[in-house]
Amino acid sequence: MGKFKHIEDFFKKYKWKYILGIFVLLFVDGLQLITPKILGYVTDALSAHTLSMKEIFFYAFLIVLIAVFIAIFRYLWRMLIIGSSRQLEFWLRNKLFSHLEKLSLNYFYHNKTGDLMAHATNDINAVRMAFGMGVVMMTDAIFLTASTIIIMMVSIDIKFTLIALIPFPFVALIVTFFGKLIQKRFKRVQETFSSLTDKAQESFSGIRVIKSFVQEESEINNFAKANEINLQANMNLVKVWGAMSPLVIFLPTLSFVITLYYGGTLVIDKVISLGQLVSFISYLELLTWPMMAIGHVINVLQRGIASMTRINEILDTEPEIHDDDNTLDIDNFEESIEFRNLSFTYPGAKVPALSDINIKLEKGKTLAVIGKTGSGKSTLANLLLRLYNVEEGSILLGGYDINKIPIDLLRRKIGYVPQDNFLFSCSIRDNIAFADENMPFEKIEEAAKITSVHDDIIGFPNKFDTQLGERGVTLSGGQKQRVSIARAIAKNPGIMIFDDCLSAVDTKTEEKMLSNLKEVTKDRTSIIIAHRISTVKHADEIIVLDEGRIIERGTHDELVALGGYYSSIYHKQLLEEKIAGQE
Ligand SMILES: Nc1ncnc2c1ncn2[C@@H]1O[C@H](COP(=O)(O)OP(=O)(O)OP(=O)(O)O)[C@@H](O)[C@H]1O
Repeated sequence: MGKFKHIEDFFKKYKWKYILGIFVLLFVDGLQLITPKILGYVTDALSAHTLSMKEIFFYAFLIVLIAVFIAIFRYLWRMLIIGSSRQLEFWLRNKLFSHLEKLSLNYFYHNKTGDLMAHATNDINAVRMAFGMGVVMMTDAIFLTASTIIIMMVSIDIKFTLIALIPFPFVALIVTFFGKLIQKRFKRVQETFSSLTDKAQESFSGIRVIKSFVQEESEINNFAKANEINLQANMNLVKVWGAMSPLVIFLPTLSFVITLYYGGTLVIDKVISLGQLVSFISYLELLTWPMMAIGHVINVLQRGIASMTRINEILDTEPEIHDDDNTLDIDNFEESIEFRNLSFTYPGAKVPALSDINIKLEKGKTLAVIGKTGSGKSTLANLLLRLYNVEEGSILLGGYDINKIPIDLLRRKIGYVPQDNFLFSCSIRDNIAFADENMPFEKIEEAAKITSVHDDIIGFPNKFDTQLGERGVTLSGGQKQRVSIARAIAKNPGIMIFDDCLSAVDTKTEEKMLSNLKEVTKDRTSIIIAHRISTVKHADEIIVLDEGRIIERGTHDELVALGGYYSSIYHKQLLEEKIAGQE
């Protein structure tokens, strides 16, 4: 039962619903077995002319009554069994999502979003099917098949039953075989459809590039190709469905032919009565569904187990970064930062992203990091946020080893402005108040004023309630950066990390923001990662990174005087500014 360990808790809660559901289902199966008996009795009584009109009405009423009971109890088992399987789907989806949310960043670099979405849809659906219709089909396949055949043998004729049922096992075999094939082709349809939607989505998000490169025609052709592949996959599916359905209907017809021929002779020879023949035909009809169920149930259960195994793999993955026995029992630390002999190589990478980094940053001071792209600047931020574990050397915060600081405490104390300025598809207000949904509006407004985005927001018709994202307003790169900075500031953190977050604003806005930010960073320990000298020149210490190593360090004046890398980009940027000023 190891495969179901993650859903044990669910079954503890829902087992009585399942047990009751199966009882109701068995009751319905039992009721279904009565009607053929009545039909047989009525036929015999009619041929013997022993039935009064009143009795005919009574039996007709009885058949209707049984049908009504079957309908009511069918509704009941559907609610109990299929309803529980829907609850399982809901429960498992929540469990999977909350587990994924807790996994480390590295997990998401190594697993494609599309695959994770497939687990959340296809695999969960397959598990639901196994514990919904799978349970129903298994119960019917066993009970309805066995009880119907036994009744046919006992109350009609053993040999007749055995002969008439010869085509039936083939129904089960065909459904098993075609079911597997259908599953395979259905999967292919899903895959081709998902690449079709991916293609469309990419074309729409990349519409600027497509238009500027005049590539509409080629995009249309590519889409048509993907659409053609999807059509082929659908046609292949239609073919197997098309072959299976007539076969499944044809085989029971053979049984009816045998029944008519062999049963007819038995009636003529008076071995069985006409009524028994009528009952027999009704029982045969009843058997078609459980025979198909035998075929389906194997596939449904196999798929359910395979999907459960894939879901288990995710649920068994432990977050790489978590609090453990070494975690200190502290609820605060002083905002000083020290990188001590720190080296770091990303999992799976060959060259280190950082080597031998030594920096001491006192509380309230500002460190600026500058360097070529890929020199390791963002890696410093990733390690400070403990998105990766520090393994070589150490990072000390307030004197505590970062690996021993409770992760929640650490991240709560850091205001981080990421390089990509990711914003959520909700209102600007909710984006800025992301750290605390009960944040007072004054704080949200103040953060927007500090980052000079307040006037832009007020200019939108819905102001702070302006919706961002696909169906909302699209902010400019600079506006996005400023909202993202406001989000970090509104959190009121002790440490601030700005990862290249002023690159998309013009120098004038930058100047204004820097003077505002000076207020914000005055009492906070800050790390500013940037490419522009104008962003970093007021920092208490500036380091220049190259291939993960500190190659220059000092204040702006010291570094300009040094005449190295920093000084060369300073002069280059000065020249650029001059040229821009003359234009
Ligand atoms: N998740 C990762 N897995 C493996 N290697 C990575 C990962 N992230 C970054 N790297 C590599 O680590 C090195 C440092 O990257 P980092 O993002 O710190 O550079 P950066 O200085 O911030 O660059 P930029 O200015 O372009 O943002 C680069 O060689 C990069 O390719």
